[in-house]
Order: sequence, then C-alpha cells, then structure tokens
Amino acid sequence: MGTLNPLSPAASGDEQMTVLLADDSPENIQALAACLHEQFQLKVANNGEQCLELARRFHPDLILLDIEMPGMNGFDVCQQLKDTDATADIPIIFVSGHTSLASEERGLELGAVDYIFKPIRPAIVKARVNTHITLKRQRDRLAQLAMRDQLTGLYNRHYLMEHIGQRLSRCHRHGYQMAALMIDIDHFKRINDELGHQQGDDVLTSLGTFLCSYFRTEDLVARLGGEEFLVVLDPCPDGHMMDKAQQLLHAVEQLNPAGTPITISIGATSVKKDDSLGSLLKRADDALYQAKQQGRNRVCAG
Ligand SMILES: Nc1nc2c(ncn2[C@@H]2O[C@H](COP(=O)(O)OP(=O)(O)OP(=O)(O)O)[C@@H](O)[C@H]2O)c(=O)[nH]1
Repeated sequence: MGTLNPLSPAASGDEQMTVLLADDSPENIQALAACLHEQFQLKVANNGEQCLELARRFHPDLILLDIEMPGMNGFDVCQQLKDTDATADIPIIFVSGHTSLASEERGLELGAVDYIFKPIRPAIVKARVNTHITLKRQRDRLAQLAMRDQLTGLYNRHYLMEHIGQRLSRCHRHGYQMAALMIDIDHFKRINDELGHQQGDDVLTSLGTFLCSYFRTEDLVARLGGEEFLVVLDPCPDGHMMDKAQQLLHAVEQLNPAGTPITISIGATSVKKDDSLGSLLKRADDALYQAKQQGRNRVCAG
C-alpha cells in the first residue's frame, strides 16, 4: 500500500492483512496477539513513538492503540497519525482501561473507528477487528477499481487527476524539475487487426509491466487510455529528459512485448511553473503528434 507504482495485487482479498499492536504492557500485547495471530500478520510497538515509526514504515491495515503509555499517550499518537498524509487513512481502534464515556468520545472524535474497553474479551476483539479489516479490504478494493486501469494494473487517468496536483506543488515548492513522457505504440491498430484483440491486450499489459520495472518507484507510470501511456519523471533535471526518452525508445525496440516487435513515439515535456494536468498533457500530446508526423519511433520535445 502507498507505493507509487502499482502492479501489486492490492486488495485482491487474498493477501494477509497487517495489524499493529501498540501497548506498553507485555501482558496486554500477549492477550491481543493470542486473539489475532492466526489471522493476521502482527507488528508490535511498546510505546507511542515506536507506534508512529512502525505505522510509517509498514503502513498496517489496522492499529490497536493503548491510551496510557509512558511518553506519548495514545490520543497524541492518534492525532499525529491522522495529521500525517501517509498514515491518515490507517484505521485505529483504541483499546483502553479508560472506560469513561468521555474518554471513548474523545478517541472517536480524534478519528478512531472504534473503542474497546480493557480488560479485553477475546470474542469482542476478534469481532470488531474483523469488521474493520473487512471494511478496509472493501475500501482498498474500491480505490483499486477507481484508480487503476483494469487491463494493465497501472494507474489510470482518474488517479492522475487526483494526485498530479500534489506532485506539481511539491516540485514547485522545493524548486526541482520534473518531466512527463507521453508514450504511444506505433501502428497499434495493425497488431489488433493482424494478430487479434487478445494479442493487442497482451502487448499493452506486457509494455505496462515493463514501464513499471524500467522506471524508478518515485516516478509515476499511468495508462491514459488505448495504446497511450504517461510517465512522470519525478524528479528529472531538464538536461536528462531527452536522454531518458531516447533510452526508453531503444529499450522498447528490443523488448518484443508478448512476442511482438513494436516501436513507440514519445512526446516529452518538462513541467513548468503553474502547470496543471491539462496544460502538461496538452504540451506532451502536441510533442507526441510531432513525433508521429515526423515518421514515428522517435522522441519530440514540447
Ligand atoms: N487490444 C486493445 N486495443 C485497444 C485498446 N484500446 C484501444 N485499442 C485499439 O488501439 C488502436 C489505436 O489505433 P490508432 O489510434 O489508429 O493508432 P495506431 O494504429 O497506433 O497508429 P499511430 O498511433 O498513428 O501510430 C485501435 O485499433 C483501438 O481499437 C485495448 O484496451 N486493447
């Protein structure tokens, strides 16, 4: 979860979900682990700081969080997790000896999805954890359907629209350069016509997998639709953009995706201040048009 390039079987429903247990008492950890270890992969934090660190590192599917801990208490941990983009979406269940309604109310107001009283009852812990894990699976699945292209597993145009803004503002704020490559398979229609639509699909899937492995995980690879892909090189100094695009062109010439020789045309553009997704795509698309006009299997800059 949370990685920039997809192709992981996210939310397929088969993978083991991870639950982070945060409690300073070894007895409490043991009691929770006894309820959950058969079903889930468990991570354990013995204090608030460690909980934050493990949440950032492993992005668990659920956190069971004690309130009274030495140092940072559970409320502060919850607040910090919710205030941080990378961890804000992790569901949290408080598990606490504070049985007052005021404490439960505070926990839920901070964004926890549930609150369990100590001493715990195993059946209650299992039932509530299962409910929230099921909801998490369903949420991940919906996000997968909305944000990924179903054929290739790559991010789709909708994902780009939702997420490119963050990348553009980060690049402007920190003053580094990014570039976009719009990639289109040459004469793709012939592959469909001569080898069949299924072979066309296999070529698209194979090229998508290749693009994901070829670029760094920080870069963003998406399928815009049809036989058109977009790669956002993040970061990419201006001087490197054309080299990278040329290298890709040659790599694809050698690739033979699904046993079919192909070439691609690329429209390359560097990101400008005040770019929107629309203006970026327009420049890349115009450059791609030039590459097609000039005979294909080439890169043009826009
Ligand atoms: N197999 C398959 N074909 C698709 C998919 N989406 C679009 N296509 C086909 O992609 C082809 C695109 O054809 P054109 O737009 O004429 O482009 P082209 O043949 O690649 O020609 P140039 O881009 O000018 O080099 C059409 O035949 C579409 O039906 C898909 O998901 N799977």
